[in-house]
Amino acid sequence: MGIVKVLDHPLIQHKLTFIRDKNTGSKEFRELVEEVALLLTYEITRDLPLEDVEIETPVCKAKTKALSGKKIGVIPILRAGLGMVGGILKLIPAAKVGHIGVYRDPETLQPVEYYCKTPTDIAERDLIVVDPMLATGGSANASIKFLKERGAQNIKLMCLIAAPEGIEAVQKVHPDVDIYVAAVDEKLNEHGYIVPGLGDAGDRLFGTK
Ligand SMILES: O=P(O)(O)OC[C@H]1O[C@H](OP(=O)(O)OP(=O)(O)O)[C@H](O)[C@@H]1O
Ligand SMILES: O=c1cc[nH]c(=O)[nH]1
Ligand SMILES: [Mg+2]
Repeated sequence: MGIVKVLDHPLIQHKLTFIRDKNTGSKEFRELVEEVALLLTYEITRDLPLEDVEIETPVCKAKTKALSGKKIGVIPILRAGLGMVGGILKLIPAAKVGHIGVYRDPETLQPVEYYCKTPTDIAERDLIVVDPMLATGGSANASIKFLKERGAQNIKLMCLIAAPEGIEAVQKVHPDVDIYVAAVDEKLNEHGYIVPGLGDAGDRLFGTK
């Protein structure tokens, strides 16, 4: 079974409070989502392999460490996942980005897939699927299935807020996927929204309704 890690660093919790606040406007919301994504990335990359390198400082030669070139792919689930990409790329600028378009039908809550463009070598990459919200888990499960059908071997899921139902759903269908979240909330409401959550992440990021 994949691990579930709640990354509740004080900075993350503080920023999440403002993200949740309905009085936070789109500009600040976008900035905060990007910042929290960056902080989550710091944790999710903790196991990246290093190699020994030799460099010369202004003082002397030194044996030190550098990333060993593990290939990474970042896969935002459109639209809301886009809000997290900038923060991740600040820390991992060499990552390739693939896009999966999935929206949740508001009536049935079932995922509807409409777009997919991923790097051709996803089988060789460590993939980080990103979406601020893990509600029923339908969108994440469909996206991960998509990636596996295209050869993906190693997938982590990174979200801001998850409902217990969403975590359970992903663990059931994709037990090999580790899940990283900033918070696990109480429940889903009758419309499938996370309670207390933050509302509709895509609408708040992009100013739609
Ligand atoms: O776990 P689920 O029940 O599938 O719900 C979560 C999904 O819902 C939201 O996307 P939405 O359908 O609002 O699309 P959008 O990002 O285009 O607004 C969110 O960004 C997730 O992708
Ligand atoms: O609370 C929720 C649930 C699904 N999608 C969102 O944007 N928010
Ligand atoms: Mg939305």
